[in-house]
Amino acid sequence: MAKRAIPVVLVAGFLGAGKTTLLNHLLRNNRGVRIGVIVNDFGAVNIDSMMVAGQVDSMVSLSNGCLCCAVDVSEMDSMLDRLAHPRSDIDVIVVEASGLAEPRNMVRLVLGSENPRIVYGGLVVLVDAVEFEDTRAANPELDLHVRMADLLVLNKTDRISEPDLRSVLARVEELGGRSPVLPTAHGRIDPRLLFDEVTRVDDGPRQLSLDELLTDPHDHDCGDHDHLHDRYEAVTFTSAQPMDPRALIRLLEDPPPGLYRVKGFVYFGIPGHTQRYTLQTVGRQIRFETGPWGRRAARVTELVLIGTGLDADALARRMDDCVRIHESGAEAMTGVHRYVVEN
Ligand SMILES: Nc1nc2c(ncn2[C@@H]2O[C@H](COP(=O)(O)OP(=O)(O)OP(=O)(O)O)[C@@H](O)[C@H]2O)c(=O)[nH]1
Repeated sequence: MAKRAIPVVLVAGFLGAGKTTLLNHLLRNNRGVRIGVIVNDFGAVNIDSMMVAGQVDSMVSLSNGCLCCAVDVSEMDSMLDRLAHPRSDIDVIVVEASGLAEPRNMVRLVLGSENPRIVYGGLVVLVDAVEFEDTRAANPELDLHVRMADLLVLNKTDRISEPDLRSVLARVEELGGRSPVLPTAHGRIDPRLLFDEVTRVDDGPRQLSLDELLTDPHDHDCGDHDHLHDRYEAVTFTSAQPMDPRALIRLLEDPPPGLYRVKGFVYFGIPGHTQRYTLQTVGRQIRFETGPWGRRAARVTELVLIGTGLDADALARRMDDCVRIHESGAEAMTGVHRYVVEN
């Protein structure tokens, strides 16, 4: 079976916004997901408590499957290739940009990569809630970075008063357009927003893994196990009726505010195009792959739509409007085929 492409998530943000803090949070709360990491500076990444199995050049291989490399952006391409080599057991790659990096170049590099084993996983831009107004006054390019983001993380909310938080949140939402904005402290976002959990074959009873032991206690000490879930919503859509390709593409190209990811299968049922269309979107990036339906799989559309601040009812109505009412010919598939990636 062909291996799934590895999403590459880019984490950017001005100096000190909390990128390394967020990365360490993801590593500690990886839920079994093997994260390959590309950073500019080894020092700050919390790998000391993980077992270092070996070191080759600037790459460290960890027993739990994480790999960390110290690179500058110009080396990123070859580092991605190394992390995504055919025998790699990495599930997701997270790149921490330096505080002064230009995210546009990194996005281009990932989107333009010829490596079929990687796929763009989104640009996350961290914003320091306390410093944002001063920093953007001195560094106007910051506004551009915020505009480019697929997901904005408004960090350090523990250090700001409620009225100031409201005002900086409004500013970031205004600059970010429709991109979801996630207020947080210490970069503690739910990793499931960025990447999927993986199911691995379990080989019987075992001791707690190092990953589980390292899981950030802060995520469990408030007595409310669902508190992380509150910050994002997932809307599930299922339809046994075929979908209207044009209507679906319109929704994906003009998504409702706050929508960050869409994933699942689509059935268009148009003669010549009845195969299974696997859909993955991150921010504005849309990607379809075609493939056969399993032998017993029902021809149905099943999508999960994930974001923050979503109006779930309005989104469900928009999805209902994408169900095909009229017969369509193959020409209706043109919009979809612009986003089909050969696999
Ligand atoms: N109070 C508070 N401190 C934070 C938060 N997030 C990060 N910090 C602290 O802010 C400082 C900078 O955080 P880093 O994660 O190193 O920031 P960075 O973006 O990686 O910084 P550079 O690599 O210099 O660009 C550290 O001392 C963190 O402990 C937060 O939400 N609240």
